[in-house]
Amino acid sequence: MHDPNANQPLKRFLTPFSGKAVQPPPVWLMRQAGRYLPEYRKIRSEAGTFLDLCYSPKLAAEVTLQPIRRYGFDAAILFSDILVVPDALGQNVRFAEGEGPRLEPIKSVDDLRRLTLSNTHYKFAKVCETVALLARELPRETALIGFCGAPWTVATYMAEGRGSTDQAAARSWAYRDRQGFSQLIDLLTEASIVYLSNQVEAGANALQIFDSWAGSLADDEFERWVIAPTARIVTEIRRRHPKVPIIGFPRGAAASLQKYIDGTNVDGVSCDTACPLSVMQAIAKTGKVVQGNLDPLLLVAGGDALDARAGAICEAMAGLPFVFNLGHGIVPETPPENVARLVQRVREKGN
Ligand SMILES: Cc1c2[nH]c(c1CCC(=O)O)Cc1[nH]c(c(CCC(=O)O)c1C)Cc1[nH]c(c(CCC(=O)O)c1C)Cc1[nH]c(c(C)c1CCC(=O)O)C2
Repeated sequence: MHDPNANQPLKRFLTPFSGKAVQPPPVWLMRQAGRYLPEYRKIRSEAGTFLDLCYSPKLAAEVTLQPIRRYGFDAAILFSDILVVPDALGQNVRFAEGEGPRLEPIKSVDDLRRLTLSNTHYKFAKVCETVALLARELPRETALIGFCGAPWTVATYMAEGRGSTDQAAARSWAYRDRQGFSQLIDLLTEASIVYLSNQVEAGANALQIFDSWAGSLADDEFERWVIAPTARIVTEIRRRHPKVPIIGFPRGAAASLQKYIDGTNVDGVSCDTACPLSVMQAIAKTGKVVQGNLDPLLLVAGGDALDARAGAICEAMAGLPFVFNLGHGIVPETPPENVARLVQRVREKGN
């Protein structure tokens, strides 16, 4: 007999990607696994270094599942990091306790010789073991999101050797030596295609490309280093895996968002906190999925202000293809009970 629901995806997170709104909207939060959770801190303290945790499939799967058990999010995001790619390529990467990432900087084409795509196999395979474990262990209704950093954002950490406020090392290299910097971007683009394809083959249902520093570029540079490599990744992944939705997160680039969507052909975008709701509505009305933009610091503050803004976002996006999320990652100071309150609010208000 004909089943009218036969084509309905079982995972609510995936429904907006077929152009349909879901009420209440699916919800997950960037950095939903992390230091704000005591059960994460426990495993983190037993795992060795942060990268050891990323390459330990059982532990990485466990910390991915922790926020799903607590809050029943509609999607889980693979526990890993965008800096796994430079690490796997052969750059020296470490996470200094309380200070963030430290890398041996790559400053010129000469330094690029230290990196090769053939190095990546073993470490990418470890991450994909985590994906495969999760595909087995997650509830059937929970989607699994794989991810990578966009080439531009990853290159900023590789060139600077650490996080920075202005991405000066990468921006300067790109002006000084376009050819050489292109080689770095091309290498990252190729590595990201392999890495994301492997994640889909291991069981990821959707992908997100994090371009956290997209907002620091002049518009011609934005086209060259953000749009062009992302477009190539999207084209290649879609050729291999046409059904897997790809979300882009060009943080800080609200003014160029439509250009980003047109140029990359992503299925959806994640919007940061500064992106106006009117811009999010306009994009969602074109049928692209929009995700975001609640301020992570409002999730720290909690209370009525949190309820009011979460409600306003849900109202503005009602009837449109929308996924509830933050404008950036959860910060470690976040009280876990505020996350529970938010999820409850979205599920009531969005109904
Ligand atoms: C720029 C960036 C990085 N990593 C990531 C980005 C893009 C998103 C963004 O803009 O935040 C992405 C990321 N990092 C992590 C995830 C896992 C999945 C999830 O979101 O739950 C994801 C998707 C875990 C992590 N990645 C990191 C932690 C904390 C480290 C720890 O537990 O010791 C976690 C849980 C470390 C990390 N990793 C990175 C930095 C700058 C830091 C240090 C800052 C910090 O400590 O919060 C690079």
